[in-house]
Amino acid sequence: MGEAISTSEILCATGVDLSYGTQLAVSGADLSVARGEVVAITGQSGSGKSSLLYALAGVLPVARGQVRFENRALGDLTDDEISTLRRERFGFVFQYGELLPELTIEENTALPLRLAGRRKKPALAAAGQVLDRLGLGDLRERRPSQVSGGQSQRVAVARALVHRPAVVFADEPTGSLDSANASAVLKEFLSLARSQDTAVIIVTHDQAVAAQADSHYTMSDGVLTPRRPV
Ligand SMILES: Nc1ncnc2c1ncn2[C@@H]1O[C@H](COP(=O)(O)OP(=O)(O)OP(=O)(O)O)[C@@H](O)[C@H]1O
Repeated sequence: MGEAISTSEILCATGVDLSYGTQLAVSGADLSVARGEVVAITGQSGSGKSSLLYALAGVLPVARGQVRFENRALGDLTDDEISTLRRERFGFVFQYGELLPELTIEENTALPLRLAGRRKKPALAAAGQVLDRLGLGDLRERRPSQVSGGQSQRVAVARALVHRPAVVFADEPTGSLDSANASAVLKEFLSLARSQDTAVIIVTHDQAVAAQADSHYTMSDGVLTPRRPV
């Protein structure tokens, strides 16, 4: 018998509209993401990519349509349930890492585990393991101001994945790096995510980033179109 191909859907958007006041930023977006799938969304500046990401992550409410995570509509969850979901099942990476300057690299990385209630020692131990995996073990005790831009982004990746989330939302995760560094960080990011079956939704301007994804969508004037569905 052939090996079954997993089609397990983890996140799904149907007919999603998102607006700021009267301005429609996302219009009728349909998207289905499988467990462990890497999805890239490209498109010009202002086309609505970040807005879609915020809608998918439950950060902004949708005006129409629905986002479902593990088959539960985000719109049916209470604020507390959404916060818990974002903290425990989702991870986030932004363009500039957004590390907390007063915490060490190890403490920054352990943050999602601490916020989920894990005690300090095991949380730091788990953070250390992920940092080691990304070749950052020696930087544990440093502060964000004492590491390079590429190292900072790797730490942001470590922090986004340390609690083994179901989905990581990444908004231009390598946008602040030169192309060699961007491609190295992206490779490490996706390899770690794939090894723990975490789905990744990456918003990017960079076609080289999109080329590494399992599926690719483009956004234009708020409209999402599949380029290379799975
Ligand atoms: N907080 C906001 N209030 C009002 N309008 C907004 C807000 N955020 C974004 N917009 C508008 O919504 C549209 C989509 O913006 P969005 O940031 O989602 O695009 P983007 O594709 O992510 O752009 P970029 O690649 O430049 O980050 C744009 O016209 C933008 O001006």
